[in-house]
Amino acid sequence: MKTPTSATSLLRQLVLSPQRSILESLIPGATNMATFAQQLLKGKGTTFTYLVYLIGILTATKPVAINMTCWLQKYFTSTVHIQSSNETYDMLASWITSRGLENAARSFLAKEGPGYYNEKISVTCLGRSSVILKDLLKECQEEYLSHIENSTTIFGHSGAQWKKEKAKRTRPLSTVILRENEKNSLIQDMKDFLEPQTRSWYSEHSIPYRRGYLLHGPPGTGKSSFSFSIAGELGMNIYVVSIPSVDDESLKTLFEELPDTCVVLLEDIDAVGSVYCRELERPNNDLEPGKEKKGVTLSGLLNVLDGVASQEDRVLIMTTNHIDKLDPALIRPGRVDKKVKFQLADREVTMQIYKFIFGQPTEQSSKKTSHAKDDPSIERQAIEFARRVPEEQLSPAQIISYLLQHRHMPRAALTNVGKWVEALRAESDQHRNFLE
Ligand SMILES: Nc1ncnc2c1ncn2[C@@H]1O[C@H](COP(=O)(O)OP(=O)(O)OP(=O)(O)O)[C@@H](O)[C@H]1O
Repeated sequence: MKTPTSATSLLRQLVLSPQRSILESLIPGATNMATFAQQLLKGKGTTFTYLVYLIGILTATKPVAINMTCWLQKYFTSTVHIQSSNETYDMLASWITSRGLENAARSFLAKEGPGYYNEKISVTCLGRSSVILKDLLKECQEEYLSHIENSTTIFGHSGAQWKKEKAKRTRPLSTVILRENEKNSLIQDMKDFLEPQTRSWYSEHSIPYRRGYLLHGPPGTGKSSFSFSIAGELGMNIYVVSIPSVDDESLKTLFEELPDTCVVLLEDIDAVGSVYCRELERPNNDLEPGKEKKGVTLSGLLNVLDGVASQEDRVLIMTTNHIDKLDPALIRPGRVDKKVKFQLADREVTMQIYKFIFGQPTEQSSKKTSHAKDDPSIERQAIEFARRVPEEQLSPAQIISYLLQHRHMPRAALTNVGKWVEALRAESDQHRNFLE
């Protein structure tokens, strides 16, 4: 191999010069790299040694490349880091997923803290100016807000930590089928409470501005569905706690972390005190060694409802299937201001459900979704169907589930209704016999 004299002499100077330590401190591995290059250019060695030299050069240049990247990043790019706790995170994540870019990201998830994931997104762009990043975040925000305009964000929890479950398209209240006057009076009560004048009135009279609702009734009558829907209608996020899944401590923490304005849904409040009471019934009132007392106690729940964490501006909805099991202290006025019974389907509700399933919705998101009001045949079938379903014995959930099996065949739904009712009766007789 012919040796380019000027290049080798330059490399020799680099390797031997007294400034090599300065060079090395600037670019780690630079002298090694120069030695390898010098040998290579002199043409000393076999293919194997060239290969070794090459690997050596690559290894030696790795720190240089890393240093260069850091240096370029520091002086020629701008970066924004967004933690998942920041509202902008959702906006950016939604922008990224809507463009299918999530798999293109080099790193996305960082695990921090014990036991839970705290995600972070970092976006880097070329150039020292942050204008591009600001424009990007603005675009994400606009896009996100337009998406969630008609949606309700539902928060569940994992232990004592709120977790955003999903942003669901707001379910129109018209699709939760209840006795009309009871439904309207409940909606009106909630809306009146949230009027600015009501708030001022409470403040002038120094009365804590909060209102509690108890929705009670058999399973599958629409208590939860109504709560989600009304939250959407009121433009508020909903925070859901299933009482059997928490204890005093986690309930307290969850309440402390609620935002100022929201709907709080406490489901199955008849479970309050159940574990506690069972523990009290144990002989000598002792607990198994190492076993902690779990569950929400009555005093734990009352403290949360009345305490500092029960800030104002909040609509509290509690649900139960067993109002008779509730302690009167829990549902006294001030804690529960309005009780509404969700009932099994009467004839009118059954008819509405039939029309809801088989009619054509004319307005998707409006308050007045009308279901085939003008279709006389569906109207007639609905009357006939409701006549064949026993009144106040079945829940809306049961009726909807049956009709959904026939959703493409309204006639079949009508023809088979008798058999279905008989089967349900037989099932419930069997269940009763089993219990006796
Ligand atoms: N009144 C109703 N109008 C429309 N859909 C209903 C109604 N009641 C129940 N459903 C449907 O039945 C299912 C169960 O309803 P939901 O969970 O709201 O009942 P629930 O009364 O809260 O029951 P639970 O007491 O068991 O929690 C949902 O899919 C819901 O859409």
